Amino acid sequence: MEAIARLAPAKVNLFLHVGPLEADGYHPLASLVVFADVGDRLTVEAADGLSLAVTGPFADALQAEDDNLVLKAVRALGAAAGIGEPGLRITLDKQLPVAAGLGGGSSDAGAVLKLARDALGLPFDDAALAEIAAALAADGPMCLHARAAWAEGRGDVLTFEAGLLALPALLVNPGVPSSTGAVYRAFDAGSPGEARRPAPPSDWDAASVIDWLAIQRNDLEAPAAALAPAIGEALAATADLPGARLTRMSGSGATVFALFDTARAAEVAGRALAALHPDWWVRPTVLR
Ligand SMILES: C[C@@](CO)(OP(=O)(O)O)[C@H](O)COP(=O)(O)OP(=O)(O)OC[C@H]1O[C@@H](n2ccc(N)nc2=O)[C@H](O)[C@@H]1O
Ligand SMILES: Nc1ncnc2c1ncn2[C@@H]1O[C@H](COP(=O)(O)OP(=O)(O)O)[C@@H](O)[C@H]1O
Repeated sequence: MEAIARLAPAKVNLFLHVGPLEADGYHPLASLVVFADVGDRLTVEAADGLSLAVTGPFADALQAEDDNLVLKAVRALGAAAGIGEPGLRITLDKQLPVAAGLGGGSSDAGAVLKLARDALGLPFDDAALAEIAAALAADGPMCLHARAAWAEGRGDVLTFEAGLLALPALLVNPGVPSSTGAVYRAFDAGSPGEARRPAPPSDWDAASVIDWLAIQRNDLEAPAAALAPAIGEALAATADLPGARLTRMSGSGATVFALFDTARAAEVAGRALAALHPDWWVRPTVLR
């Protein structure tokens, strides 16, 4: 069998409204999630045993191989299919920063579940794979589907959104990891509001979406920035870029994004920011 490959795209929360901690240890949330055209790259081919090789600029940021969500996902698929540990040689080209609010680990898991299904010829549709992904992380199902969606519940109750048009954007990570658990605990120390899904924008053209997003928020932005001041620096530097129409943190950080009117404006701004902050991860992209 030939090796097969997939992009594991970065996830961005255009807004993130978080409610108070519930008895199950999770927070209810309301979010509109979209996906970038940048991400990790997963490659899979049939082999005698199961193996994972990690390459790329952020390979060193990942700890023990056995903790990798890629292996956890493939083992869970093998168990669900009743075939034991699948024989697959997997390569993860880690292009996304780790613990960055981009859902990288869950997106890797989603991509490898689809690749392993196809390589092994297993009769699982995406909904069945999403159930496996849900057991790995709250954002597992959204990253498995990797399509624009309203997310509610713990982030696992999805309503796909077909109206959204492509949004030119810049992704900026200031090089500090942000622990999701620690950010939610810092959020708990404040006074939580409500995780309410807002009425959608009057129109899905970029200008209406940006105006509507300006009155939404990411409730994890302040607690995350209190833990990692570099997030505030990234927000300020990105908001200062010519053409940046809206700047916000994604997920539990530390990555922030800015929306632009055109892909060209995002690219020009990205070059300017990379020159000012050569140690930051800066990527122009299109969110959809
Ligand atoms: C903040 C978000 C927004 O999309 O994205 P990321 O920053 O991770 O990309 C998600 O809620 C992150 O979900 P995910 O990263 O899957 O979380 P998990 O691994 O399942 O949980 C890590 C920890 O985060 C907390 N957690 C997670 C989800 C949620 N709705 N409420 C929570 O309180 C719990 O303390 C949990 O133990
Ligand atoms: N393939 C993977 N890619 C990224 N992180 C992974 C992976 N496997 C396990 N992890 C662990 O998952 C945690 C969350 O990482 P990540 O998914 O990048 O961030 P976030 O949840 O902020 O979007 C990290 O602590 C990391 O060690």
